Amino acid sequence: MKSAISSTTTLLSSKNLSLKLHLNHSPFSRLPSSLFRSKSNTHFPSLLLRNNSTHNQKSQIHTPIMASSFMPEQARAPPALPLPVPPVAKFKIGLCQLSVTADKERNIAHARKAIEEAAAKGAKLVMLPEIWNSPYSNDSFPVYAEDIDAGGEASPSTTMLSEAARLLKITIVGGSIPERSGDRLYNTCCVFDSDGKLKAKHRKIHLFDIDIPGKITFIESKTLTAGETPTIVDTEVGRIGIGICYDIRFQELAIIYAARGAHLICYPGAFNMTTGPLHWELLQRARAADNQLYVATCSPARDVAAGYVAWGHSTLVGPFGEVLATTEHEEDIIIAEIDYSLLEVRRTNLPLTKQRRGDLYQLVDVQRLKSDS
Ligand SMILES: NC(=O)CC(=O)C(=O)O
Repeated sequence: MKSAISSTTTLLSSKNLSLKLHLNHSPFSRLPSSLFRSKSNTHFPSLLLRNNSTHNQKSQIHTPIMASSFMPEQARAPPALPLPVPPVAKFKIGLCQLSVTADKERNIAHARKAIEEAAAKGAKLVMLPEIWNSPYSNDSFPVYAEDIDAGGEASPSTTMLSEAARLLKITIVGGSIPERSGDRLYNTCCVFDSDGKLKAKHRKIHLFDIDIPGKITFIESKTLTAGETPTIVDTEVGRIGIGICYDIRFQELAIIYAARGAHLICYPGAFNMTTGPLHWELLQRARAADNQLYVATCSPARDVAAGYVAWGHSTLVGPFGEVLATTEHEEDIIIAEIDYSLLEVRRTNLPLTKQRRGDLYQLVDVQRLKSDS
């Protein structure tokens, strides 16, 4: 609003340290000043400016740091790990938005072709959609489920992924397939290294049980069991956190991945025609912007004749929350560049990690806390 008049007052300055306060003469300035007081009862005690000998006095651009009473490192318990140096600075990711049919053999052959095409276009990391070898339905999950741990003929879908990764020398985030383990079924994503080895297996942690009357009702827990652990994996293209579809709605999972040093979070997902238009892009951009990392999603292509109609719109989002590449709802292969140097740039531009209020809130990574103790 134009009525707010802004002025800058130098409260303290010396050669190496200065403190500037922007005063807003707006209706808010009439709020009781006690609201802005810290425990020590002095005004704005935390707006210390970094002692910066290269500071350009004219530019009036300062890098604020928080006083230790804000305890930013304690906002994550255990404290966040530093971002690891990624094994590659830049690479291409391929997102294969596949059509899925009731013919499992066709789905596997079709996925293989798409992976080969993405690799031929230079992708070093290829990702598939959620439930790409089977229709997305509770009736289909038990029929199409594979015993991933047994491998070989018991799991033709993951056998293909392993072979493709090895022959093409790429990393594959293998979307998800229904997995059978004993008498349980899971919605499971496998990650393969360029030597074809299974690096990680993520079982969807948050099951998609929703009921929006007249629009969509889906109860995954009728057939599936929820996974028990977050999954983060070091690959040849960086540290990747994995979530499957509904997992993207739980920001705590993304925060945990960021605190464990993820460069990228991959979410194979199949949003639908009710939630997709409103939430799909919003959630991806929120996870990326809040955590200052890359987010990639991969959906099945839309089939309006299917029992569950997928939204499509596979997307890559950068660490500023910007959509870098996306598509519509038809079959497509997105090839887009990931540049990890932007992680540092964005985290320097917006130093959120140093500005958290560990004195006011804390997110506990229960698994890490247990393993540390
Ligand atoms: N299919 C899902 O798991 C999630 C989804 O469609 C939604 O959250 O909406």
